[in-house]
Amino acid sequence: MSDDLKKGLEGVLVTESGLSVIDGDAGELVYRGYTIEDLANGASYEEVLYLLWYGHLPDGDELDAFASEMATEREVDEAVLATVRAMAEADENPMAALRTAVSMLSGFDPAPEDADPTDEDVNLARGRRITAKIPTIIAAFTRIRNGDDPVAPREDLGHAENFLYMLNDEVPDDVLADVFDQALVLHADHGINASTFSAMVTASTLSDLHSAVTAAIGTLKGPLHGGANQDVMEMLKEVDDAEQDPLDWVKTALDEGRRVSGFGHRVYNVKDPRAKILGERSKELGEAAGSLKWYEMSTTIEEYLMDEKGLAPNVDFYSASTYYQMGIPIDIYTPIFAMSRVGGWVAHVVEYIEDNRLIRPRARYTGPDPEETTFVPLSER
Ligand SMILES: CC(=O)SCCNC(=O)CCNC(=O)[C@H](O)C(C)(C)COP(=O)(O)OP(=O)(O)OC[C@H]1O[C@@H](n2cnc3c(N)ncnc32)[C@H](O)[C@@H]1OP(=O)(O)O
Ligand SMILES: O=C([O-])CC(=O)C(=O)O
Repeated sequence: MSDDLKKGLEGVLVTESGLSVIDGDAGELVYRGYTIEDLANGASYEEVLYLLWYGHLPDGDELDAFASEMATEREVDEAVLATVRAMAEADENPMAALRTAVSMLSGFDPAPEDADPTDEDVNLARGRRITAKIPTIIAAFTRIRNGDDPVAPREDLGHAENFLYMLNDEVPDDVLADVFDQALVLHADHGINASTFSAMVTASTLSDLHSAVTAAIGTLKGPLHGGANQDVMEMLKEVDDAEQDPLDWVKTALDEGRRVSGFGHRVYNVKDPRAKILGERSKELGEAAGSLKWYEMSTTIEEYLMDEKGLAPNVDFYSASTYYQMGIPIDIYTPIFAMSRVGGWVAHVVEYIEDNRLIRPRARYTGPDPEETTFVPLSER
């Protein structure tokens, strides 16, 4: 047994996976052999889900069958909707609300509660239902919070398009639907990131898929992981509201020992390829709206942090200004990340569980020596 300590499990191989691979020095990301650029430009989120879950890109018939099956599963049970309503009215944090609602979905899932947790068909069907319902939960929560009624899902719209429709009660134009679909493709999987690992740890105890996804949502919520996209936009807004030079904000943050959200990465040593693509979308949306304010503020910060600190942007940096310019409320950026990443969570659970081994690392003990520690009964303490 090695006594090497790898804090944060940095660089530790915990499994084999055929799902995605990252070249952190070259800034490359591949899902099942396909580059992220090819998938982002050529495949829909539904195609990418199919690729991750079934191992190959679907042909037309396979895609139609898969996408329409998923579209019929978008409605959520009235009881779940009532809980979403209660949480919206209590002004719950959107990620906490999503975590609670997804956990509750298990009570209404048609697969038997005692289904074999290693059964691939059961897990993929459950995963498909969870993935189909998450957008309905997020959109309903957001609308109820604003005093609006939820909008029922439509089966004739794609996954990305239907979400924007449910959010705004308006079918999005092709540009918005395409940008959003591309963002979902870009966020779908990313190796053994923290939330995926969390899902795997839960599944490795032979718990159920709803528990694994619920755990993963809780993990994605943190500001060092998915929560960073919201923080990025809050930073940009704070700078803009104060009519501040963005570099002053960044310098102060660094001087005070704070991290700049959207920068740095455990695996990438260069710019995240997803940030490159989302940066282009952010720029295009700015051009279409006649103002490059958010894009230029972002590139100014990017250049400074690269020159001064060698820090490059990650996916969360440019998704922020992209979503903002699409009119999406800032505090649902992380739920939107979950709405996409659920595909990766399900894929990794299904892959890992096929040859399951309980995940259970250990710690180097630094507590008191039992030789020097004498138990004293409560009455004598
Ligand atoms: C989808 C995603 O999850 S992408 C990541 C989203 N998270 C963020 O954007 C939050 C900001 N970034 C960070 O906190 C980190 O870069 C992480 C958590 C993503 C990666 O962390 P780690 O791999 O543990 O890197 P680590 O913390 O060792 O950082 C290495 C050095 O870079 C510095 N650094 C890393 N990121 C940043 C940052 N965003 N701002 C300022 N300094 C940073 C660290 O202070 C550290 O410097 P030091 O060696 O002088 O102490
Ligand atoms: O891989 C990571 O550690 C974080 C990340 O970029 C992601 O999950 O998309």
